[in-house]
Amino acid sequence: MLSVQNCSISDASRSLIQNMSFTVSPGEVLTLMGPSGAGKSTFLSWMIGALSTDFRVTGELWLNQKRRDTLPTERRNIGILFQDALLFAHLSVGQNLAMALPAAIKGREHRKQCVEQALVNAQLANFSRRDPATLSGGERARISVLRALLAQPEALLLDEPFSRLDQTLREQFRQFVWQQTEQLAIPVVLVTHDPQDIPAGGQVMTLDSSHI
Ligand SMILES: Nc1ncnc2c1ncn2[C@@H]1O[C@H](COP(=O)(O)OP(=O)(O)OP(=O)(O)O)[C@@H](O)[C@H]1O
Repeated sequence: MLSVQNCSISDASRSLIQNMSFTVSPGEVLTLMGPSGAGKSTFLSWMIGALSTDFRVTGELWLNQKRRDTLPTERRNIGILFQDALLFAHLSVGQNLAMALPAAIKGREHRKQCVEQALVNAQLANFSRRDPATLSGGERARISVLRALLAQPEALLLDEPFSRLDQTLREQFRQFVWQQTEQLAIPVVLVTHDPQDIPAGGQVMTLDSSHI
């Protein structure tokens, strides 16, 4: 369960987020909408602990009964995906994925097996040795989701991950992401401008834009 309680964010001159609270259950998606500049990405940055100290923040972030906003980024265990699916160009797809595995998964062979299994489950078997430069946009997007999930995050944040894909790929990719996050039963927060990205049955919140 992911819960934000009374979050307010402001910069030197104005208030961006005012007293926002919500709860997202495992496997559920909360979609955050609002005009450009409303503060959607700023809010996600706060959630992962990457917000510039120029902002003033109050509020609490809880995940699976543990408070996270007081922890450093690397201990929050929250995954994030951006618009651009960036993979390391000098590493194979398999190596890109293996990097994300938690250190607790020991042994080269065991780690390799975890990656192979994730690729098989995602219907991407045989992609392990591929050079990222040879992937299509849709394949790259799917690999980047797998990489985020192999890190075993307890929640996933998505900052407009679908927006660079064409309409057909976009629909397939959405289905892929919801299938993966439902399977792992993790709460998801999605930022998007496109109402078509909202999954059936999910919550929707729209940011107040009075400061823009
Ligand atoms: N590092 C920063 N320092 C100061 N101001 C910032 C910083 N990052 C963003 N802002 C400002 O905060 C406001 C909110 O930006 P943010 O990127 O969160 O909006 P958004 O809702 O995600 O917009 P978009 O839909 O265009 O991505 C904007 O006015 C932006 O200029």
